[in-house]
Amino acid sequence: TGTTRPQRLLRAVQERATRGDSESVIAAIDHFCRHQEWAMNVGDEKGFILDSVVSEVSPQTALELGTYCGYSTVRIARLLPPGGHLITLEFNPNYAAVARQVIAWAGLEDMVQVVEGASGDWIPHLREHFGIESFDFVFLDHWKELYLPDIKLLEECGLLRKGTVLLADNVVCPGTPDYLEYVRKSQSYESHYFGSHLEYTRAEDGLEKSVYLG
Ligand SMILES: O=C(NCCNC(=O)c1cc(-c2ccc(F)cc2)cc(O)c1O)c1cc(O)ncn1
Ligand SMILES: [Mg+2]
Repeated sequence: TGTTRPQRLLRAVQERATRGDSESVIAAIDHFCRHQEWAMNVGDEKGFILDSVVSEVSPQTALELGTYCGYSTVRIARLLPPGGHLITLEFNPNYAAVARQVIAWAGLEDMVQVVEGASGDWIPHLREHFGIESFDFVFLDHWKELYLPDIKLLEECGLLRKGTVLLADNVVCPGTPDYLEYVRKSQSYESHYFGSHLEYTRAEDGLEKSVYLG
């Protein structure tokens, strides 16, 4: 019994961050992961790259695959333009429960919808369920072997449009070789690799930004 790591991360947020202050929530999680317990958030170094891509796209509609504790959810949502909305899919109900509370502590619950379930089950229903025409931005951070099948599903469901920006975490560590090969070889994508490091470590990792060309 006892607490789980996501629950201890949430407690660190509630003890260290100021309600409604998303920057303090991000800082509290980074502090917890650097000084207490490592956790698989995108982290501050790759998070800075995520911020720059989100700011550049300024998405009205954004999708995140893999919420975990909501760290990247908060990083994305705090940068959305007025009217912007983020849907985040999480398979693990315990992660989703913690993420909802982290997102609420940051005061961003009005811009974010946490959806529980398997990404492959939900993607075909996003249009009818949420009235989404297509996504301006997609952040991939869930199970690494699902990146490729899920973007193929997004294509098939017509949820990508000319110019949709995909940003994928962990393309080096743990690695997503089949996804990387696909987006780098496909005529339908223009891809660029941003080298960085695995969150809170010196191990190599990076983000792949891929623009869908239709
Ligand atoms: O594991 C589930 N999701 C996280 C996906 N994300 C990752 O696996 C991930 C892993 C790592 C990582 C890197 C090095 C290492 F030594 C250990 C882990 C880093 C990251 O930045 C990630 O994003 C999961 C479980 C479950 O029960 N249900 C639904 N999802
Ligand atoms: Mg990750």
